[in-house]
Amino acid sequence: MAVYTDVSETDLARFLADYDVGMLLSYKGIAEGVENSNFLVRTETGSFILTLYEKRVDRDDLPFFIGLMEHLASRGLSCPLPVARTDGERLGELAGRPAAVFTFLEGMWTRRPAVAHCRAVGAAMAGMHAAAADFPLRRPNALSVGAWRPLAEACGESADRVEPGLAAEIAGELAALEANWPEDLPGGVIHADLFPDNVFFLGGELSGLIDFYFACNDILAYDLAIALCAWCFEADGAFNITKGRAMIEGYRSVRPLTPGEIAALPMLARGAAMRFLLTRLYDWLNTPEGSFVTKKDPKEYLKKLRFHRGVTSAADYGLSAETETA
Ligand SMILES: Nc1ncnc2c1ncn2[C@@H]1O[C@H](COP(=O)(O)OP(=O)(O)O)[C@@H](O)[C@H]1O
Ligand SMILES: N[C@@H](CCOP(=O)(O)O)C(=O)O
Repeated sequence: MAVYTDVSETDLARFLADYDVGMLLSYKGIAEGVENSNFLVRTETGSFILTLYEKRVDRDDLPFFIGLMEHLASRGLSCPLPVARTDGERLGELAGRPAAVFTFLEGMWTRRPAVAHCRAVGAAMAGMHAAAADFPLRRPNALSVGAWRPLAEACGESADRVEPGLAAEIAGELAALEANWPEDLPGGVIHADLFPDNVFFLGGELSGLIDFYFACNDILAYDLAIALCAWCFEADGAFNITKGRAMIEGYRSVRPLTPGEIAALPMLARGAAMRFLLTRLYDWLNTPEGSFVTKKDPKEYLKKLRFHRGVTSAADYGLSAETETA
């Protein structure tokens, strides 16, 4: 679930009076999501998403996230568009939280990604990278390689409660990642959480991207590595090379990968698996039992990490030899 903060009808109607959206007709909390409280709001003029930003989102980052969505939408990328208040502001305050209203994006996320979905996501991601190229704000990635050791230390030996030997395995992996993390690869604004639940499809076509609340400046190919992790493994833990190939081809149909990016893909994918292993592990160990949030399984990413550790070249993700050198 993700409704951490209750909103009364009176407060919401008063909040919406600052927007040119007509009278409030109905609203309900949205169960999905992890970070913020989201509500589906219907007014006389249509449907909107109301987001209340919760504790884990730094208020200072909100202009970056909201500005980015506005920038991407202005470049033709399909994503929620922040609705301006009548005074021109995009951010307000509701129930003691920073709050914003977004256009409603039609479509649904796919629970069973197929090859065609992976290709479409690759292309949409590269389109996002291109569209964000002239976005003027910057936000360093707070969850990049430098953040992993403190997260691992915060989990400590308790990691072994999830799997015996995990703390030592993480320590070894961290040392390898810190020593080999690529530098000087093309950078830009990345989504950084382009999982299936953040991509909508409608009638088989990709209808838009949501949830830009991890977006940041980092290595562009790291975004692709994250998506390879999130989309291209099967339920039994096996990597589906056909999906990997489709995603990479989709990406390259919009933005070519440099030889350096291709060579670095296995290390970037190890890092991506480590990043989600650590955040899931931290949440697993620190979210109180009985809390409303559904904890995500860290072991899923441990298995993915082990797979990537065994990868020697991007050919294992589906890049054929001739395209690798092209
Ligand atoms: N603009 C939008 N249009 C339609 N549905 C949306 C929109 N934004 C969010 N949602 C719905 O709210 C859910 C949670 O949104 P998300 O941004 O992923 O939350 P969180 O930041 O808490 O993870 C999504 O899975 C989707 O169902
Ligand atoms: N995608 C992350 C968790 C972040 O959840 P979201 O609802 O904000 O996309 C994971 O799977 O660990």
